[in-house]
Amino acid sequence: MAAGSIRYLTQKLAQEIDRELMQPEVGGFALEQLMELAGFSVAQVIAKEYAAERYPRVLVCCGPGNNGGDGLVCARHLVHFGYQPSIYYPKRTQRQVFQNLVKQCENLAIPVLDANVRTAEKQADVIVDAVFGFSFSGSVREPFVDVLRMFCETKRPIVAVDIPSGWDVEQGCTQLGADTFQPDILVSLTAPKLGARTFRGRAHYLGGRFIPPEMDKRYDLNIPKYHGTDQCVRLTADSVESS
Ligand SMILES: NC(=O)C1=CN([C@@H]2O[C@H](COP(=O)(O)OP(=O)(O)OC[C@H]3O[C@@H](n4cnc5c(N)ncnc54)[C@H](O)[C@@H]3O)[C@@H](O)[C@H]2O)[C@H](O)CC1
Ligand SMILES: [K+]
Repeated sequence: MAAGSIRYLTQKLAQEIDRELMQPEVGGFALEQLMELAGFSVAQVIAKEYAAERYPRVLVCCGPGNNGGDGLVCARHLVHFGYQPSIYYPKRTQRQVFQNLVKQCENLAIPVLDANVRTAEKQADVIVDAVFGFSFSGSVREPFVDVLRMFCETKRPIVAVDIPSGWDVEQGCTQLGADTFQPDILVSLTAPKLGARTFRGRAHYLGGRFIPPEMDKRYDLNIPKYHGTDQCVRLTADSVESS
């Protein structure tokens, strides 16, 4: 790793840092707080990259874990930023935290769909991939096969949350051609995962502005400076390790 460049995380290390952040004696965060900041940062990236006047309709595809929770938070903030999001959430998590996030979205009249992702895609200007994050492994199981196929076929720009869904978290985009996709934008959270080295889209951002300096130092993360009140920072050639 070059001096000053951000660290790319293995799957295990990403999960370890996540756990530590929520340990009362280390990070002291609640999951809701981390998801709020993660989802808020993704919404902020969308606002920077796709003007609401030109790209008002955002389809947020949510998976069954915390990556999906980031998507639900993102959709809520997008309403306040002047967008018209809709949510595709085919496998709802029964935990109260997630039920609360859905309720908050319904209170803002955001449609929460669990069928017809193809129809929803046709009515969208931008798509958010919040299906799988750093805990994904193996080959994709139902009901997510069709949504991932849609990601491969759509002409709409995709914003991937943390890691493009279906990519190996460490190997990244290992296939060529029609069975995989490259998002237009990637928003890595905390720090990029090793698989993000194969990202070839337009812009790579970092979000999730919650790492205390002590953890940054102890894990040698080299998190770049966030500017002002921004919740996201664009990773440039200077801050990204060359692959
Ligand atoms: N510290 C941080 O950076 C934070 C990141 N956040 C986000 O949380 C996700 C990781 O969340 P986690 O719940 O651990 O896992 P996933 O969302 O990746 O998904 C787990 C979910 O998916 C199912 N699953 C796994 N593999 C498959 C498969 N092959 N087919 C179908 N289903 C699969 C699994 O059973 C689970 O249900 C991270 O990436 C960030 O986006 C937090 O929001 C805040 C802290
Ligand atoms: K994702």
